[in-house]
Amino acid sequence: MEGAQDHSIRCIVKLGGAAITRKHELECVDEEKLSITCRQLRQSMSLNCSLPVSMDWSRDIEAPNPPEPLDLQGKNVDTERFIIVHGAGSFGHFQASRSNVHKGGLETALGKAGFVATRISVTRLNHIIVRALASEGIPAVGVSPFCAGWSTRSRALEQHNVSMVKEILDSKLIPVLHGDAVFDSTQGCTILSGDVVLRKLAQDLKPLHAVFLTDVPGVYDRPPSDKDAVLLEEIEVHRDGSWIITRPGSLSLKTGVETEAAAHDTTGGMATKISEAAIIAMSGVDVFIVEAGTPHALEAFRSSSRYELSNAWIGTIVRAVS
Ligand SMILES: Nc1ncnc2c1ncn2[C@@H]1O[C@H](COP(=O)(O)OP(=O)(O)OP(=O)(O)O)[C@@H](O)[C@H]1O
Ligand SMILES: C=C(C)CCOP(=O)(O)O
Repeated sequence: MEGAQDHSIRCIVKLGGAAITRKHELECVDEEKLSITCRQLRQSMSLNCSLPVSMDWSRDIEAPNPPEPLDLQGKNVDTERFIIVHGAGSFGHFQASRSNVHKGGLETALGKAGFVATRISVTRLNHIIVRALASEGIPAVGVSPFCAGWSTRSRALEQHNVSMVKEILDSKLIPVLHGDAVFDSTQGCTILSGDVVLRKLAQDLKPLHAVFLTDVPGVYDRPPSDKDAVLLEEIEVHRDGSWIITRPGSLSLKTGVETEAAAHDTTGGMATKISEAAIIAMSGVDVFIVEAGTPHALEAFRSSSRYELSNAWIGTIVRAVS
């Protein structure tokens, strides 16, 4: 039943496009960040301590002979229930912004081509991420929101398919969704951010916590390129959706932050992340925004509530008023 309290889901993680790709270089994966992140996810969700069993039996350009399926007798490949969502980074945003897919235009040749090119690019990244997770022994399966029937109305989420994600989890597999180009009932098409997909899943499935991985240590009071930017340690969200900074004390009670996004970012960058994180927190789920590939990311995966984080943890906590 959708909307039910289901604490058997440990965590929903967003692999930010800025974290796992080089966002300013067309279709370029940050291999090192992706590999560390997949290893940290395996360490956090694995229910057994033995070495990982690769589930990627595909042929590779570097290793042309596909690996032999291993003898899996007696091996445990079960994991805790995690959901993974990823952003597009340098896969998808370039194509979408060149043709304004986020603003519609599916009836024009450029709009149609942009929609197709965006989906080719972002589903390519999904394939790369699913393979990287599978080679760590995580039973990952790709789920494209467009194909699963997710759509918007005036760019706000209208249709979703949370039940399909539940079914995948019930089969002890790990769903890997992503931001996508989708149909929009008023403007034809748009870009649905992975941040919004994560928010909807968190609202309906109520994981113990949610983690946004990105390429900076957390949310700052202004773009981190400004040398005076201060990292926000904790944001408190009120019942009406308004929020205030509670830590550090020097910024306490301040209610806004300055953000900026790359010119080709079609989904609003850090500003979207903060507002979606606030909605998740309002539904009672703690949100941690943290830098990918760091020990703080691993700690965030493993800590089901903010009380489990150590004093040395670096990142931003977004939580409901207590
Ligand atoms: N106030 C701010 N605090 C933190 N980061 C900020 C702020 N303003 C701008 N940024 C920028 O936001 C970027 C991260 O947001 P972005 O939406 O690109 O992340 P992502 O979710 O990892 O990527 P994607 O949307 O492709 O999935 C950082 O690179 C940072 O420079
Ligand atoms: C550009 C596309 C296809 C998806 C954007 O998702 P996001 O990077 O999570 O905002």
